[in-house]
Amino acid sequence: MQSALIVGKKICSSLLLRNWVRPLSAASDKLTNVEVNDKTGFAKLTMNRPPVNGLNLDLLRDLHQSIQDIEKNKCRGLILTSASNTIFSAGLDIMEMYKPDQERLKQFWTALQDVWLALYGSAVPTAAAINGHSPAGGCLLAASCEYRVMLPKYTIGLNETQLGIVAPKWFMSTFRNVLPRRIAEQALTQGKMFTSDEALKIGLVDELAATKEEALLKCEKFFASFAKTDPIARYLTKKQLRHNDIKELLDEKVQDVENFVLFVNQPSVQKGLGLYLESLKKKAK
Ligand SMILES: CCCCCCCCCC/C=C\CC(=O)SCCNC(=O)CCNC(=O)[C@H](O)C(C)(C)COP(=O)(O)OP(=O)(O)OC[C@H]1O[C@@H](n2cnc3c(N)ncnc32)[C@H](O)[C@@H]1OP(=O)(O)O
Repeated sequence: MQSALIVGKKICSSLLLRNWVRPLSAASDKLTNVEVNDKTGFAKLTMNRPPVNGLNLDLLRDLHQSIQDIEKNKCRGLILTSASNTIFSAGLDIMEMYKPDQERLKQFWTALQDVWLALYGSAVPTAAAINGHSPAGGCLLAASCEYRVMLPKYTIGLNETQLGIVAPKWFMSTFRNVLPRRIAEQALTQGKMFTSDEALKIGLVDELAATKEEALLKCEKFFASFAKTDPIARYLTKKQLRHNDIKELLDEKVQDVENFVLFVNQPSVQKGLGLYLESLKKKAK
């Protein structure tokens, strides 16, 4: 595992502290970073895979581990954000799907399922400080949280149909959990990317913030709104509301991997992914 965990002393007993500290790798290797505010108990989970936080197998596994750690240590909130100044996450790393190793491809999709199950179903209150562009898989992560604060002048959305891809059911359920059904249907069928202002208007994000610091504060304010609620009652309510979406994936988890593998391996899909990668690289030149 390549994530680093920094824990405030006040909220963690030495036993917890021992549980939390995982071997630290060299700074340049860290893909996620968790910092816990010792006064509030809120955890900041930062994705750090330059240049665009492309969700590859390693980052997904790291995210999963970090979410589980935050959960186990009973933090009072999880804020997902990015170390980049302009990108929250570019979504799935297309390199994982282009000319893939078949075993790794399965592991990759399973890791994405596991991150979604952990984040969408988290007992800990969750929020995303969206400090950059957030297409596709990036949007999925943000939308899986309970609250979203976005910086201006970026874009967010599930753009799969624009890439010739059908988003899996659980991507769609996540959107439907956030957006009115008709807006979700339009956004998903059009593969629309929304500007920050548009995202606020339709309710895809809850607030805008001028800076990352302000976004983090607004996420913390959201967590503080639960100060007078019972944490168990809060969680059980969330769990029931999200139960069907989660059950649907759990019931079809293996089949979902098979569908994905079948889909990705189609020659037309491989051709499309190759062309898309090329267009991204040309753009970068
Ligand atoms: C019936 C059901 C069956 C089931 C079927 C399941 C099908 C699969 C479903 C899941 C599908 C999709 C989910 C996804 O997440 S796919 C990924 C979608 N993401 C995107 O389209 C975003 C693409 N990237 C961008 O738009 C831009 O890069 C950016 C994020 C806005 C950032 O712009 P920028 O100008 O700051 O940076 P840029 O120069 O473009 O990029 C820098 C380098 O990073 C490379 N890169 C960017 N995005 C990706 C990516 N997603 N994967 C891999 N690599 C990426 C880019 O090529 C540059 O590389 P280099 O420096 O030139 O080498």
